[in-house]
Amino acid sequence: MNSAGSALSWKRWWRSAGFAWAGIAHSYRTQPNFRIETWAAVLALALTAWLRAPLAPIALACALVLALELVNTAVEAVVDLVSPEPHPLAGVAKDAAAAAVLLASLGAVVVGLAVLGPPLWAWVSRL
Ligand SMILES: Nc1ncnc2c1ncn2[C@@H]1O[C@H](COP(=O)(O)OP(=O)(O)OP(=O)(O)O)[C@@H](O)[C@H]1O
Repeated sequence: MNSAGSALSWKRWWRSAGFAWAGIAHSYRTQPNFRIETWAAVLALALTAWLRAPLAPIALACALVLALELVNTAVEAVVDLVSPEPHPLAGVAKDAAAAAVLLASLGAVVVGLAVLGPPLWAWVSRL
């Protein structure tokens, strides 16, 4: 690829990143659950660093929950747009998207307990 072409794809990448950031900022502003999950992730990552526990499973679990909450927000927005009146299929779409977040959150709690539980317990035992 020539330099003009690569400059253009960087510009496109930055533009897409800007749209993605707008999606994150909108969810953070409008979705209380997304705010709670964001701060829970910050806490889990800080605890992971402090305990020197493995970062990858915690980072992956946090990313999965936050990503699915963003998808849930997207599903809610599309459903409200195309089906402002109650419809059984609209309900199915919203319920399934919410269930995906719930399932990921339960998995993240299990991962958190399995990875952070033993070093946290060892630290508490030393007190
Ligand atoms: N257009 C609709 N048709 C049928 N059922 C709906 C519709 N909109 C919402 N529901 C039902 O109400 C539930 C709650 O919907 P709502 O849009 O309030 O989402 P929520 O989970 O409260 O999201 P949030 O609080 O993040 O906005 C849905 O899970 C679904 O069961």
